[in-house]
Amino acid sequence: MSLEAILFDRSDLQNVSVKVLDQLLLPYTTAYVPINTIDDGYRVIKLMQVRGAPAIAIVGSLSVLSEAQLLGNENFTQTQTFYDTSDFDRIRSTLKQRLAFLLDSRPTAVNLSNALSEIEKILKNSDTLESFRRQLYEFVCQLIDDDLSNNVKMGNNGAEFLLKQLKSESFDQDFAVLTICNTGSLATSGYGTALGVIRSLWKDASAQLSQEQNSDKKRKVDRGGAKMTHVFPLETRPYNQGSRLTAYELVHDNIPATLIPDSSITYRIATSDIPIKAAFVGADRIVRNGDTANKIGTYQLALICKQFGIKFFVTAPKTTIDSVTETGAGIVVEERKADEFKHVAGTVIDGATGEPQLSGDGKPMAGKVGVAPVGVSVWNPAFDVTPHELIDGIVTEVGVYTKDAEGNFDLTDLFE
Ligand SMILES: CSC[C@H]1O[C@H](OP(=O)(O)O)[C@H](O)[C@@H]1O
Repeated sequence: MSLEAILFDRSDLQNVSVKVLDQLLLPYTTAYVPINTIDDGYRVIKLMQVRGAPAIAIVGSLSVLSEAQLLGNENFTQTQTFYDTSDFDRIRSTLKQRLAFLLDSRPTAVNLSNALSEIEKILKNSDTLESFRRQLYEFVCQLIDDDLSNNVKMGNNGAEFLLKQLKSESFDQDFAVLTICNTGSLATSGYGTALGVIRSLWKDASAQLSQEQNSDKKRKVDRGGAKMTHVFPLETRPYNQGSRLTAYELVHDNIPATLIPDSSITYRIATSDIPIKAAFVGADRIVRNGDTANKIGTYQLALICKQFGIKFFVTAPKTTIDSVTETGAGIVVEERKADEFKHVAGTVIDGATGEPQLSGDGKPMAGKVGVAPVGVSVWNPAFDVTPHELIDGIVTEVGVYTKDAEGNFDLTDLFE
């Protein structure tokens, strides 16, 4: 099992290497895909072999670095026809076009757009290919390192905020949380956003559990506070990020979880033996008023949480903030191909053993099954937009933002 979505060998600035985990093959097959050009970056992002707003930005940026490295390679420059390598101005002009091409791979997640805007500034301020490559290398290393450190800060901020709120309500029992899609290590440079909060909550619960177990049985155990002891991840049709990716991460981390169908949320909350006290979701784009684009199904999860009085938190780093767009009405929501909905992609399972069927090379066999008539039309938006009115808090690496008495978020200090 590998939770490393991106393998970036940065040991030699002049010879970096990039590979991404092919998430279409998870959870049964671990296979990495090399990234040598912007075309490679575009392809793996478009096909969703790599996905998740922060990971998309990182892989997109790494694909630019890899292509710039190729431009410094005589064998490549002599055989390719795309670039006029006679001078850096001509390279710069073509690279600008290539950045615009890459941006189009997944238009809703703002992280890629924010990262490519920074790369365009570096390109503009570089006089030579070598200086561009060095500055780009430093930018991408910082992007990756900041993402990881910010995810841990965000996770701890979200966990601390919820536990403090529950304590203020004198709630000190075990509880469960809901989450949708995949917002963990497979969507970022590690630890995750919403799943990072879940990791931090579980770390707190584990510490309390071991304290209770190791305490002197005779002494009255000072019962700790509330503990998150269960997670309900939604399967997240039609791409199944929840069942294929989030469940995979939770099993990997030994965090107690029960995977549930998207359509069962209301009934799960209504019948759960363990109180469900919060939902933590990720984001692909948070606009100025707090309206948030996230995986399709998030909006209805927020509505259901409101109905049951369950706290609903969006969790995202500053790199997911769109400081230009005023409201959710301005967000372009990507629609995916109909076949991604009418076919279910996965690993072929032997009905008798429940194990993956192996192909000739001994690897689990990938396959697709059709679940809708060829002739039916479908609507397959990749995201929806949750109004800020349904969001109780926005968890970031800076802190947790809540609404004022008028019900408005003030996210000004998140606008770069
Ligand atoms: C921290 S990932 C943010 C966001 O990205 C996912 O979308 P996709 O799997 O289509 O790239 C999902 O909306 C996550 O919440």
